[in-house]
Amino acid sequence: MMYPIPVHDYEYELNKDLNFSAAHFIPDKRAGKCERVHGHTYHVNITIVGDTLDELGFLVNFSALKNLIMEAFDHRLLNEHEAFSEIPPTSETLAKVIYEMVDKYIKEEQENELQCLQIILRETPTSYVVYRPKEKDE
Ligand SMILES: Nc1nc2c(c(=O)[nH]1)N=C([C@H](O)[C@H](O)COP(=O)(O)OP(=O)(O)OP(=O)(O)O)CN2
Ligand SMILES: [Zn+2]
Repeated sequence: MMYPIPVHDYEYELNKDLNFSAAHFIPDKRAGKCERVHGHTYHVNITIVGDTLDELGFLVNFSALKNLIMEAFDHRLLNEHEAFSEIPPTSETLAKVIYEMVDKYIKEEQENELQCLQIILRETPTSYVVYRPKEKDE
């Protein structure tokens, strides 16, 4: 599945697609039917870039990224996850939470300089969100 990718000049660009099944609800009458607990098969695309590979020849192991997200969200009620104790689990907030998890992982577990450029989060066949972090001032 091809997605819009931001322009960059890194030597390597890694994309990991994964999907997980989870339930959620948006605790607000204005959300209509989505105020009721319901489920989705969420499709995620993670884009990571870098100029140097690790000692295995990876930017980062695809399966490490998959395990990180599956462990946190697969077959769970998203509203119970600590990341959503103050905010509702919408496509937008979930995309940002996944970015923050990936960003933390690549900074703490990988020694090669990596950057997560974007997360795409598809909640239904007709709706998806792209989350791109703002450039951090060095
Ligand atoms: N901006 C957002 N709007 C909505 C979100 C969201 O996360 N961000 N979420 C929902 C519900 O979770 C709903 O289950 C998914 O919405 P939607 O794509 O509208 O669902 P449908 O499949 O019914 O949409 P169709 O237009 O019929 O394909 C609602 N809004
Ligand atoms: Zn929903």
